[in-house]
Amino acid sequence: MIADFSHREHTLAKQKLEIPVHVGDDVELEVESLASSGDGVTHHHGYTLFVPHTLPQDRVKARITKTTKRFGVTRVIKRLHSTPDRVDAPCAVFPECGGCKIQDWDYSKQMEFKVRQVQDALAHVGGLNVAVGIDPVPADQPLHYRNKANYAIEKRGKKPSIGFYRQGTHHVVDHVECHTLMEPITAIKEWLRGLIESHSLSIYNERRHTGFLRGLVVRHSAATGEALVGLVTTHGEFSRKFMDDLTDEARLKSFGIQGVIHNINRSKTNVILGHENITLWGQDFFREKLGELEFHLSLPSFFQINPYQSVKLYGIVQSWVEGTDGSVLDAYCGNGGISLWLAKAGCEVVGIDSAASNIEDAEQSAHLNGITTCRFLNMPLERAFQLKEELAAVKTVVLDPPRKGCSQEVVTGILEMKPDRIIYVSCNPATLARDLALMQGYAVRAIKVIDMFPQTQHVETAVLLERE
Ligand SMILES: C[S@@+](CC[C@H](N)C(=O)[O-])C[C@H]1O[C@@H](n2cnc3c(N)ncnc32)[C@H](O)[C@@H]1O
Repeated sequence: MIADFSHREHTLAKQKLEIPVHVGDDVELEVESLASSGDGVTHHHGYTLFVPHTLPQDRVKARITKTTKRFGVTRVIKRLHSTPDRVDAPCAVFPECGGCKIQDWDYSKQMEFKVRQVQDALAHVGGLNVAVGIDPVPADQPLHYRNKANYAIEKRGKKPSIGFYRQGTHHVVDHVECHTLMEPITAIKEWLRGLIESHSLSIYNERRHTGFLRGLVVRHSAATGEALVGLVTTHGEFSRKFMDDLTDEARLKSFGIQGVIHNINRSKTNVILGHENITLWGQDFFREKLGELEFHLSLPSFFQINPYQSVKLYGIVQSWVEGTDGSVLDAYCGNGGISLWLAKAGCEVVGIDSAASNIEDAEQSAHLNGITTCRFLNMPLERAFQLKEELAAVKTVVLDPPRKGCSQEVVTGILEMKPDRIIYVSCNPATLARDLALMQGYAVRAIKVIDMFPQTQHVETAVLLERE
C-alpha cells in the first residue's frame, strides 16, 4: 500500500486561517457534504462550519454557536432551499431524537455517503492508496431491522419519559414508535410503560443519583419470535403487586418473552448494565437464528443488531475464507457469530473475547448447533499471542474490534503471527484506516461496506488483506 499524506498537509495549512465569523453571527450557507458525525459541513471563507440537521445541497440561514481554531458550529435558523434528495422521515421524533441522523435522506444517498466515508478515511486517516474499489452492500430492509433497544428513562412532570437521548444530551426524547426497531420491541416497551405508570415506579435521577428504575433493555429475534427483557435499576426490589403484573404469563408469552431479568446497576455511570442479574421470570436467555445457526443470547452478551445484514456480512467473510487452508483466529469474537458461521462451513476456529458473558453464550451456541470445531477463550486479545501452541495452525485472522479499533499490541501480535490473510471487520472507518496503515506486508484485496445501520451515519466495513 502506498501512503499519501498530501491532504493532511493541506488540512494543516487550512487550520492557520483567521476565523472569519463570531458567535452570534448569522450567515447564509450551502451545505457541501456530511461529516462522519452525520452533521452537514461547509466552508465559509475557507473556515469549516458544521451545520447539524442538514443534508448536502441544503441552503440555510444559520447562527454561529461556537468557534474553535479549526472549525465552527452553527444552528439552523431557516432552511432556504432543501436538497431534492430529502425524503419524509418516518419517525415522529426525527430529528429531535439522536438515534438516526440521516433518516430524511434518500437511501441510495445514505449508501453513497457511507462508501465515501470509507474512501476518505483510507486516504486521509490511513494515508492509503488502495488499488481495489469499495462495494456497497445495501440493506434490503432499511427500517425495522434493529433487534435490541436500550431505553433510557427520565421523570418529567408526572409521567416517565421512555426513549433515546437527544443528540449530545442526556435528555430523553419520549416516543411511541422507533422505525428502526423491530416492531415487537415497541409493543413490549409500551406494555412495560403501562406497568411502570400504573404502579408509579420510582424513576432514577441521573444528576442526583436517586430513584430506582434506570432503563429498559428489550431484545427480540425476528427469526424465532423470542424476546428477552431487562429492567435496569439501582439497588432495591420491585413491589409484589408490580411483580404480579409483570409476570402475567399469558401476557409474556403473547410477546414471545422467554425471560425477565432484573439488572442492578448501582454505579454513577453512563454504562447501561450493571454486573448483577436476577431472573425474575422464565430463563436468562433467548434464542436467535441466523441462516442455519441458532444462538443462545443472554441479556449482556454482544450480538450484531441487524440480523438481516449480519447474514450478508458472515457470508462475505465465509467467501473470503473458503478454499483456504489452516485454521482461523476470530479475534474479538463477541458471542461467536463469525466463529460458528465459519465452523459450520468447515473451518477450525479459535474465538477470543474479553467479555465472559459473550464466551459463555458462544459455548452454549456451539453446543446448541453440535459444533465441535470451535474453541472459545475468554481473555483480552493483548494476552492471547502468548498462546503460541493454540494459534500455531492459524492462517486466517478475522478482526472485529470495538469502535476504538485494535491496540498496538494486537496489531504487533498479528503481524508477528504472519497469517496468510487478515479479514478486518470494522464499525469505525477512521480506526480501520489507522490500523490498516500499520499492516505492513499486506495488500488490500477487497472492501465491502455492509449497511448494518440504515438511517444512521454509522458505517460497517469488511476488508480482505492478503500477505504480499
Ligand atoms: C464488534 S464486537 C464483535 C462482534 C462479533 N464478531 C460478532 O460478529 O458478533 C467487539 C467485541 O470485542 C470485545 N473486546 C473489546 N476489547 C477487547 C479486547 N481487548 N480483547 C478481546 N475482546 C475485546 C467485546 O467484548 C466485543 O464482544
